[in-house]
Amino acid sequence: MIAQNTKIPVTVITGFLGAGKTTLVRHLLANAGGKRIALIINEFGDIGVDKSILAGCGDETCREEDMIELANGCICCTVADDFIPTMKALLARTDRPDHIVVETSGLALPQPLIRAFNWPEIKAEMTVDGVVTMVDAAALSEGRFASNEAALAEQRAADEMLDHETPLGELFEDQLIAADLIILNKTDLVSPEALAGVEARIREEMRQGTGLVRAANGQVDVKALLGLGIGSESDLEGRQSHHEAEHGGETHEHDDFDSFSLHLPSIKGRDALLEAIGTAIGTHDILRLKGFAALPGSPSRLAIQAVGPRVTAWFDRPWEADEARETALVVIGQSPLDRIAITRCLEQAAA
Ligand SMILES: Nc1nc2c(ncn2[C@@H]2O[C@H](COP(=O)(O)OP(=O)(O)OP(=O)(O)O)[C@@H](O)[C@H]2O)c(=O)[nH]1
Repeated sequence: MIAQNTKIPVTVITGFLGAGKTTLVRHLLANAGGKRIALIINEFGDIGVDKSILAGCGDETCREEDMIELANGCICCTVADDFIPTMKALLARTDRPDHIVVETSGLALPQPLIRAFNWPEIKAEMTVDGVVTMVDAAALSEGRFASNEAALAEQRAADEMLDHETPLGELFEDQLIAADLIILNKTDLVSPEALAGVEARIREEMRQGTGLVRAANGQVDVKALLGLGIGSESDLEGRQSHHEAEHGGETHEHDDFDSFSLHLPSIKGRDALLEAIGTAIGTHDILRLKGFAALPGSPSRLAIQAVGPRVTAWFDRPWEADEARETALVVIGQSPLDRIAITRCLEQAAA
């Protein structure tokens, strides 16, 4: 029998779209203190934005072959087909990692993933060191995914069958309740008073015994983060998601949300693109938009990140010689997303 202390520890990082999971992973890879880390990245679409952002940011810690992308939908729905085989493949390696970090998509429910660690082949050799939930303090204080009571009351009046909270509110609570540690991130974007209010609200909703730290740009103590030592798969009490509570663990759907990616071979310029993105976000139900842009004549690619109404863009690295220079964006929002109208809007920036 394999002793508990020889199991590979796995840190699960979850949290809503744009909360700062990839930013935390970057920090973690840069400060892993000599640990070799395998990284499982779960995100939307065929563009691989997170992997591209993380590539090369901690080569000693996480080599290219140790970065595994699961882009086939939310990880919680593909546990048997994608996640378990990936973990088994990691276990089959002769050079096993010291630690595994799983970054879920922003729409994933962590519960099915945590339970997967009770599959016999996995449980014998891996343990969940801890579930870390990132929370975007700015989004929460702006009420962006908290249940909007007025809107909800209106919806309820129109639909008597509506017995649950908003999809965003539910997902937020499911991710909170699954946590061993909550990182209240983006503290730089809110006032001390707003932060205190947001923290109080989280403390009301989180499970007893959950830790909470505040952070800006995911700057937390990596040693503590990678050594929570919880064994979360054996401590499932109280982590039940809304879906599990309401449907007894039947498979869930993500049809409240939609995502698509689009490619523009050439664009007019930075301002035109940012204006088109701003307009698309202002007029459609877009929660998250991210990707890279090729500006005419620029040797570097422009990274673009939008979380709610906040859009940022910066040159992150030069284009590589063998890379297609194009603008590629992933758009994620509440269903139904008017893909045609959003595409048309973004194409206003096309040259
Ligand atoms: N001002 C500020 N920006 C932050 C902070 N943390 C992350 N960001 C920015 O927020 C945006 C989204 O961050 P990510 O780390 O990509 O978020 P994520 O949770 O991985 O996003 P998804 O995987 O798409 O769900 C990026 O532009 C980050 O630079 C923070 O603490 N403060």
